[in-house]
Amino acid sequence: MDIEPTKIPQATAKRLPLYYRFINNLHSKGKQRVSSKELSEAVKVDSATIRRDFSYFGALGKKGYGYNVNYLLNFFRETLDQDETTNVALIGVGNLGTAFLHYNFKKNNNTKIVMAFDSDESKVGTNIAGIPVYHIHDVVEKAKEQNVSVAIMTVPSFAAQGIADQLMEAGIIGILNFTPARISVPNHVRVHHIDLAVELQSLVYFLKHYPLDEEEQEELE
Ligand SMILES: NC(=O)c1ccc[n+]([C@@H]2O[C@H](COP(=O)([O-])OP(=O)(O)OC[C@H]3O[C@@H](n4cnc5c(N)ncnc54)[C@H](O)[C@@H]3O)[C@@H](O)[C@H]2O)c1
Repeated sequence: MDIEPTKIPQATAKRLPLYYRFINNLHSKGKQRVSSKELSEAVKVDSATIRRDFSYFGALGKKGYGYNVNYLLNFFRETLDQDETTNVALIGVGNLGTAFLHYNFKKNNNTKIVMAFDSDESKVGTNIAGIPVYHIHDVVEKAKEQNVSVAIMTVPSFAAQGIADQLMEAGIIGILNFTPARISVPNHVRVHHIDLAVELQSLVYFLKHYPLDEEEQEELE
């Protein structure tokens, strides 16, 4: 494919896994083509945005035909490097962390939680949904051993920075941070912060100040 992934705007790139998951499902059902309306309904992104995003992928939908599923799938696989599994470690096997261990990410793409860590001795040495729980003291050694490059942080916020420092030592380059703490990391490390309270507040704000007009609603429905 002749399109460099780096040429895709970040906002579009963020939607790639969403598209990929849906297109992959269509492909496994034997579907050959998909319309932007169908996509829009499934991934909850308006169809104008989808058309613009897909033009970056070199996929031009044809009227009355839609998009070619095979083309898109190949593009997404290549761009997302889906043939290569990314090993992920989960830090903090509490309420949220345990739920993630039970959720099988592998169903959707090639990221896999291969190990978990906690400081609570009663959790260390257990196995949750087939994933071993180690002591946080061993994070550097274990993560290096299995080539883990990404970590999900579901620890109390007071522990976040200390753990981030250990993760750097372990060679982690991506952190999905569910704690409310802002963490400092070197420039080469990417942190994505997921704050459910902020997301919820933002939804309520948008509902209040930017009610969807009927046309938009129709596109989203
Ligand atoms: N539960 C939710 O719905 C929710 C939602 C959004 C964000 N969060 C955030 O996610 C984080 C986890 O929430 P939770 O409800 O799962 O908390 P929790 O108290 O149930 O779990 C935290 C886990 O981290 C472990 N831990 C503590 N210090 C550690 C350390 N230094 N090293 C390794 N493990 C350590 C604890 O033993 C525990 O198992 C919090 O920062 C919380 O604010 C939680």
